[in-house]
Amino acid sequence: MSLRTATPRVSFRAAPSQSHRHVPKFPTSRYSIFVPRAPMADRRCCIRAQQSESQDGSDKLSPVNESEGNALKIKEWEVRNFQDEVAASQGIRIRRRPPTGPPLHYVGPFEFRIENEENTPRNILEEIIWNKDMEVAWMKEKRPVYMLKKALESAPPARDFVGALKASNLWTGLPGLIAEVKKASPSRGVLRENFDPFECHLLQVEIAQAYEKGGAACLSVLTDEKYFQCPLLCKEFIVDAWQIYYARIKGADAVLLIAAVLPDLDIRYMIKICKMLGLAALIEVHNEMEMDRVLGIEGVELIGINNRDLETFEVDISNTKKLLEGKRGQMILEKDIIVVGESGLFTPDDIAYVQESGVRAVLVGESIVKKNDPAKGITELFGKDISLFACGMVFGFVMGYLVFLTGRPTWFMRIIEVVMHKKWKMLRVVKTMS
Ligand SMILES: O=C(O)c1ccccc1NCC(=O)[C@H](O)[C@H](O)COP(=O)(O)O
Repeated sequence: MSLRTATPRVSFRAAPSQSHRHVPKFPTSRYSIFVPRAPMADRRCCIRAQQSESQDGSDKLSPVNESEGNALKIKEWEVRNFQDEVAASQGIRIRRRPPTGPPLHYVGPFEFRIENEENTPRNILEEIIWNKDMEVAWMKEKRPVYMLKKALESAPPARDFVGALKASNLWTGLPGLIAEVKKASPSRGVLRENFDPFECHLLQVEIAQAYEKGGAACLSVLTDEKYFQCPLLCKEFIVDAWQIYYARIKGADAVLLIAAVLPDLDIRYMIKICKMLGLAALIEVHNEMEMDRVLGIEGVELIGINNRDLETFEVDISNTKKLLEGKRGQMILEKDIIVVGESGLFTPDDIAYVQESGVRAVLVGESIVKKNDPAKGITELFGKDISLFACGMVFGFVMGYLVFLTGRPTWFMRIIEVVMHKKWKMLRVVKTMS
């Protein structure tokens, strides 16, 4: 593999001890991100396990002697450099791992671009991704993908995430709501007090039930092991396909893929895995370049426009409008992609603004999770009651009034039958497509 050195060249400096080079030197997260610190022995093992994963998905750990081990580390390091270059060429600024020096005993005839880059994350998203990389390596080793594939057999079928958003949009005439359950966020700190780790599940269930009652079409949960009625988005920082299998066996119906983190090839590959597992993939973009990349990928059904810049935390809801104007908006219509407006939505005016820009769903956290009564929070956010109960009441009232006016109840029964039949058929088509 050829190494193109785009950044300043420095000559190779013998790297210090192994343990220094593999443990990223960045502060432990300040933002309650779970960071299991895998012991070094585990990390070394992990390299072998990944390299020797066989076609049938079972990991066979073969004995690796010292020189084979070094050769593997060199290959891994070269591949990582190459991946970084591909990502950079797609405008991705987030580095998936801290830059490391070449492995010990490296004797290649190259010059290197390393060692002059600081090994500290440049922003919060990068910090989260570096943590995630270690966390996943550690979890993957504890529970390799072949175990997850086995567990899939007993997982309940995935619910139709996209269908639920479409149905809610159709039913209420407003963007379908993905209501987010979260205790805190890096930019806003603690949002919900009393989210005690021991009581956490209970409170999450309570909030989720209130969201459902308030008319949410889907739920978004950071990392949860509980099952709810609404289709569930696993809001995670996905850096490895392993996490998609894991999300499915934990009951997720959709996963988030962030274009600022994942190069096109990863997104393509992960969408395929999602389809195979019956999951919806919400692909998140923040700027024009990311939107253009994602629009060039086959099979994208759901695009989330994040109004929050995850590197700076700046929130600007006009970002949604900007990315849906002109050719991009046209293409989205032609491809029948559902756009989700994400972050910074607090009032009925905000909802109307993003809806007029072209979104058919919204993802909302802070403004509803902070409320004592989250169901009421949803009504305040939309400026009206969007719960199924309220919509059903309006529908029933209109039908009753028409029956009263015409005196022909059977006509209306027939209309309801046809409508229900059509809707059921539409949901089935959506399900088959996904
Ligand atoms: O919200 C953050 O501070 C954050 C920081 C780093 C990565 C992701 C982050 N948030 C994820 C989200 O996109 C929001 O949770 C989601 O869109 C809901 O936003 P909001 O309604 O503003 O709570």
